Parts: sequence; structure tokens; C-alpha cells
Amino acid sequence: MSELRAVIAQARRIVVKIGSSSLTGDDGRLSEDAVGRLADALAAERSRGRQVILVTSGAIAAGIGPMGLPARPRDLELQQAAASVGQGILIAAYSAAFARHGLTVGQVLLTTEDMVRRTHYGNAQRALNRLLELGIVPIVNENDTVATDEIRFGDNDRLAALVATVAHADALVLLTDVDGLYTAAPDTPGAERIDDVKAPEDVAGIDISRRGSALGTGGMITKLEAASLATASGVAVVLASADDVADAIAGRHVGTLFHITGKRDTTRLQWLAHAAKIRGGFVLDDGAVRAVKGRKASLLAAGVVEVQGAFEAGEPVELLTRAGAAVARGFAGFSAEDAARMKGLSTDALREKLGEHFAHALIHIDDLVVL
Ligand SMILES: Nc1ncnc2c1ncn2[C@@H]1O[C@H](COP(=O)(O)OP(=O)(O)O)[C@@H](O)[C@H]1O
Ligand SMILES: N[C@@H](CCC(=O)OP(=O)(O)O)C(=O)O
Repeated sequence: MSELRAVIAQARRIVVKIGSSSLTGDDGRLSEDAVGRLADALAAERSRGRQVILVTSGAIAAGIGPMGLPARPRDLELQQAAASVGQGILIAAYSAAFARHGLTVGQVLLTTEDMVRRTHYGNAQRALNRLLELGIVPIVNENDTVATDEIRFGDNDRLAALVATVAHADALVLLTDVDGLYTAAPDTPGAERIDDVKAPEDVAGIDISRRGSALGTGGMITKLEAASLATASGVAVVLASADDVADAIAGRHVGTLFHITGKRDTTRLQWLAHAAKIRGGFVLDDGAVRAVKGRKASLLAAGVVEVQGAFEAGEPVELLTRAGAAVARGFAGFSAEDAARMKGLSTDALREKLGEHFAHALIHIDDLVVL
């Protein structure tokens, strides 16, 4: 047996993500065999004392057959309906497969907001922790039936990266229908599998433009984004074929290993900096720009001269200089409407004029990322 990848072999808490393409048979329906094989491998890890969270795609794919659809639907409403039908089928298949090993599963359906808002992600974190403490296998998917185009991840790769960070996992295993990252689409002549990705530059020249399978969504693009988010947050990533799940989790030499590049716990801010859809902005006076950039302080209402856009509390906003240059991003602590009443006021004035509820920073320091 080839050498072990220690970082994976020693991981105590692992997030395993499996894609739609690995869960469906040639007829496009959910493959109970594939579900069974995965459950067998994960149950074996559990019996070795490791904690496993499964992030599974396949709700939409599982809904295609029962709804009599010819292929994966493209429009959002049909996808929502297919996910609603398919998610039940998916979780029933996992419940039965894990029950064979005496294990209970718990369904966790998440949206982007549950993962990135400071006020929300603690909830998801506590729920996942408690499920794991109780010996239950959390089975996570995006809440596709209610997620609208604007707020959805759409693919589960990035969701899995965020789950891995929020749950403080040590490793993330991305299972797909190809046995690793190749230097070009795997069927291109001369394309070679890459064993290790040590830094983001290692993947800079790689062709990942080919879209994925008919049932999968993101292809390699979202997998690399997920790997980059996770490794930047202290989570090692293995990208491997679903057929190699046991070897991949054990840390044997399969697939592509993405080495850790950064510290734990920064994923939601990375998301904010690079991926989040911005809902509005705060124009800052010069002192506030200096405070946010230099001292990395919370954004106080006193330093805001203008509020732009229509956003709710918790939504991503940009912090701008008077000249319109973006200096930071943050999750707004208040809605645009409230912020417009608060702007320019000191904390004491806020308390006096608007009440205690408003005597807080417009953006908490933990919710800010300087660009
Ligand atoms: N450079 C590359 N290396 C490996 N696979 C690639 C590359 N570029 C594109 N792909 C494609 O990405 C696909 C996997 O993505 P996808 O179908 O979305 O999987 P999943 O359903 O598991 O999320 C592979 O089948 C492969 O054809
Ligand atoms: N949440 C969706 C997953 C979307 C999707 O297809 O993702 P993937 O196969 O991982 O690229 C579902 O369950 O159908």
C-alpha cells in the first residue's frame, strides 16, 4: 500500500461530499447501489471513531424519474419541484442504507444564508455538533425547494466547503465521477492526473472549462473553488472518484490532495470577499475608511455619510470611499432603511434618539473583510 496522506488519515471530523453524477445510474435515476456503497464506507469510518458529515447532491436527479421528466430540468420552479420530490427519496435511501449498520441519519437542509451570516451560522454549527455528539450521521443538502436563483449555491461543492469550515472539520473529501483533477478535461489526449496541489498557483494554468456531467452542475470549476475556500480555512481537501471513497477517506494515495494554505475559520469572510452578491453599500467618511482599513475596527454609524441600495440586516454590502472605491465588504448589521436613520450618529446619539437596539456598530468587526 502506498504511503498515507497523514493529514487525511488523522482527520477526526470529515465532511464527505458526493455529486449527483456519482449517485445516478445510466437510466438517470438514483442508484440505491451507489447510496449503499457510500453508506458502507462511511459507516466503517464511524466504527473507527471518526465523525462524518455527508453532504449529498442528487435531490433533483432523484426527482426526475418519479416525475416523468426527460432530463434534469433547467427552469428554477421545476428544479424546486424535482428537489422536493427527490429529497425525500434520497434521504429514505440513506436512512435504509445506514440503518443496515445500526446508524441513524439526520437531514439538514441549508441555504447560503445559514452558512455565511454571523447570526445564522452558529445555529447550523450547533445543530451539526449536537447530531455528531449523539452519534447521528448528518446528511446535508441545499434547501433547493425554497432557494431562489439569487441566493442559491446551485452546486454542493461550495456548500460542502462552508459546512467543513463551520463544523471545524479537519478534512473535506469531494467525491465525483472522475478520479482526480487532470491537467485538462480527463478525456483530452495527454491529460494527466495531478497528485498534489500545494498552492493556488499550481492550478492556475489548468483547463477546467469543460462542463461536468449531464446531472452534475458545476464541473471542475466549483470543485476548485470549494477546494480553495476550504484549504484557505485550514481544511485539507481530497478530490477523488466515488468508487475510491474508502481509500480516499483512509488517506491512501488516490485522487488529488489539496494542501492547507490558511488558518481555520475564515471561509465565510472569503465567501464575502470573493463570491457573495453585494446588496448595497455604505459610503464612509475619511476617518471611517482609515479605521476600517488600518485598525480593522467595526464600522460605526458615525462614519457613514450615505447608504446605498435596499438590503436587509445580514446581507452583504460594500464599504466605499467618497470617491466610490470599494475598501471592504461586510454583512450589514441593520437594514438599509434602519441604516439610513442611523448614519452620522454617534453611539450615544443612537441610544438617545432611536433606542438601545440601535446603539451598535453598523457592521461588526467579525463580519468585515478588508479588500
Ligand atoms: N481538468 C479537469 N479535471 C478533471 N475533471 C474535469 C476537468 N475539467 C472538467 N472536468 C469534468 O468535471 C466533471 C465532474 O463535475 P460534475 O459533473 O459537476 O460532478 P459532480 O456531479 O460530482 O459534482 C468530470 O466528469 C469531468 O468531465
Ligand atoms: N442540491 C442539488 C445539487 C446540485 C448538484 O447537482 O450538485 P453537483 O452534482 O454536486 O454538481 C441536488 O440535490 O440536486
